[in-house]
Amino acid sequence: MTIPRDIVSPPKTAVPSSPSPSSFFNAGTSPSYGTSYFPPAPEKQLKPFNTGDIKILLLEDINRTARELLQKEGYQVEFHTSSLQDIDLIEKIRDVHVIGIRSKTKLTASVLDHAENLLAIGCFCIGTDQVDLEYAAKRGVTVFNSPFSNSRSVAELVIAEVIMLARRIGDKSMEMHSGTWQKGSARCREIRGKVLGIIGYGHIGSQLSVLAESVGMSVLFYDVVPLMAIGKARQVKSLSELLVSSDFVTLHVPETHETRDLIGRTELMAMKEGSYLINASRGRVVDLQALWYEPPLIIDQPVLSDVLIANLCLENIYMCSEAMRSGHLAGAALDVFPREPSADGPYFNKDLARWATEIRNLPNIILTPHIGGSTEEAQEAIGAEVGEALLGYINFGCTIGAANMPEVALRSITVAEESHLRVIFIHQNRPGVLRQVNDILGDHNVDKQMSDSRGDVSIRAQEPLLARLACSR
Ligand SMILES: NC(=O)C1=CN([C@@H]2O[C@H](COP(=O)(O)OP(=O)(O)OC[C@H]3O[C@@H](n4cnc5c(N)ncnc54)[C@H](O)[C@@H]3O)[C@@H](O)[C@H]2O)C=CC1
Ligand SMILES: O=C(O)CCC(=O)C(=O)O
Repeated sequence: MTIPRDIVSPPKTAVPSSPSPSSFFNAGTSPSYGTSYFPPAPEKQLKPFNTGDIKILLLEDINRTARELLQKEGYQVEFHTSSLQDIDLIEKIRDVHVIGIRSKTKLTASVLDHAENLLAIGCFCIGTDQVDLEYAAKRGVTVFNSPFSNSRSVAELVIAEVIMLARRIGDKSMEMHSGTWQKGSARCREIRGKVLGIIGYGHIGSQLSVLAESVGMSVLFYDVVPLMAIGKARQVKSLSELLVSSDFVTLHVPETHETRDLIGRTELMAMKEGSYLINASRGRVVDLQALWYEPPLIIDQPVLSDVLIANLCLENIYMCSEAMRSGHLAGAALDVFPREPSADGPYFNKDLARWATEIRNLPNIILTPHIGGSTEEAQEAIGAEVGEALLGYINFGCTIGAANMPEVALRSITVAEESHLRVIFIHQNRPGVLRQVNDILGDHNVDKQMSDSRGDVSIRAQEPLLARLACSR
C-alpha cells in the first residue's frame, strides 16, 4: 500500500502490524479490549516484515526480562551494559528501530536527527527527562517508560537514608572502615516524631509517606496539584511552609522546566537549622548557585546550551556544601547529580566535576550512584513492563502508556479475518491530513478506527478490509 510520505511519519521501514501470542493486548491492558470484545478465534500472525530485520539496541544494562522477551520475538537485540559516548551513540542509533535506555543516555534532538529508522524508545525507568519527548513525537518516534515499577525501591532507600542521616551512620561506617572506633551519641537522633517534608507527592512521594508514618514520623507534603493525603499526612500550601516546618526535606518531582533549580540558596536557608536534605529525584532540581551565576549568552544553541546548563549545575553543588559546612544543614543524601558518569568505574572525581571531590569530604553526606530504583525486583518489573509495551507497539501499533503520543489501541485481528489489516499513522495535527488519509482508504471498508492528538502530533489506528489493497503481507 502506498501512503504519501508527507502525511505519514514514520514509517521509514515497514511498520509491523501483527498480533503475537505474547502481546500487550493479550495481557488485557488495552481499554478497547473489554471481555465482550475479545475475539474467541486465534489471533492472526500478520507480519509485513521479517522479525529478524527489526534491530533493537539496549543500553545501560537493561534487565534480562526485556532482553529475553525481545529476543524470543526474533528481533536482533544488541546489548550494552553502559551507555554510549555521543559519537558511538549517533553511529549506533542510525539504523536501529528501537532503542532501550535508562537515565544516562541523553536522546537530544541532535542525537535523534541521526536516527533514520527509529520507531520507538523504551525508557526502562520512570524519568523521561533524558529524552526530548516533543522532538521524538515530531519525528514519529513513540516513547515508553515504566511509571511506577521502581517507586517502592526509591521510597525504601529514602526511608533508610532518613535513619542513616539521623544516626550519622555514613560517617560512623567510614570511620570503622578506616580502623577508627569512635562511639558517641552527639547529634544522633531518633526519627520518631520528626517531620518529613515531601516535595512531589506522586508515586514515590506517597509510598514514602506510608513508610514514614509507619516508623512514627509526621508527614507534610507539597505538590503543585491538590492530592488526597494518605494516613495522617498533610498537604501544605506552599514550598516555604514545607521548608520551615520539616526536619527532613526530600525531593520527588520530575525534572521539568519548572522544577529545575527548585531548591536554591533561598530555599536551603529557609530550611530549619540542623535539618537534612535528600535528593533522589534529579540532580538539576537542586540549583545551588543560580542566585549569583550569570547565564552565558549562547543559550540559543541547543547542543551548547545543554552542556552549559550541566556545567552551571555542577557549580551549584558548592552551595549545598556551603550550607553543610556552615552547619545549617546537619546532613544530606544525594543519589542524583547534575552530571553522572556514563559507565561504572572510578569516575566520581575531579574529571567528572570539581564538586565531586569537594562533596566527598563533607561530613554526614550519603552519596549513592543513582541507585534509587536499582533493585532486582524493580529492574525485573521494568524490563517486563517496557519490553511488553515495545512489543505491543511494534506488533500492533498500540500506544497505550506512551509518554509522548496520544494513546490508541485496537482489538486483535483473528485468523478468521482473512483480509483485514491494521494500519497506524502518525502525522502532524493539521487540517486536511485526515482527509488525505481517508482518500487513500476510501475504496475500502474501514472496520474500526481510532484517532487522537497530543499537541502537534496525531495518531490514527485503523482496521480496513483490504480485499482490494495490494498490501505487503
Ligand atoms: N533516584 C532514582 O533512581 C529514581 C529517581 N526517580 C525520579 O523521581 C521522580 C518522581 O517520580 P514519581 O514519584 O514516580 O513521579 P510522579 O509523576 O508519580 O510524581 C511526581 C509528583 O511531583 C509533582 N510535581 C511536579 N512539579 C512539581 C513542583 N514544581 N512542585 C511540587 N510538586 C511537583 C507532581 O504533581 C507529582 O505529584 C521521577 O520523575 C524521576 O526523575 C524515579 C525513579 C528512580
Ligand atoms: O535505574 C535507572 O537507571 C534510573 C532510575 C531513575 O532515575 C528513574 O527511574 O527515573
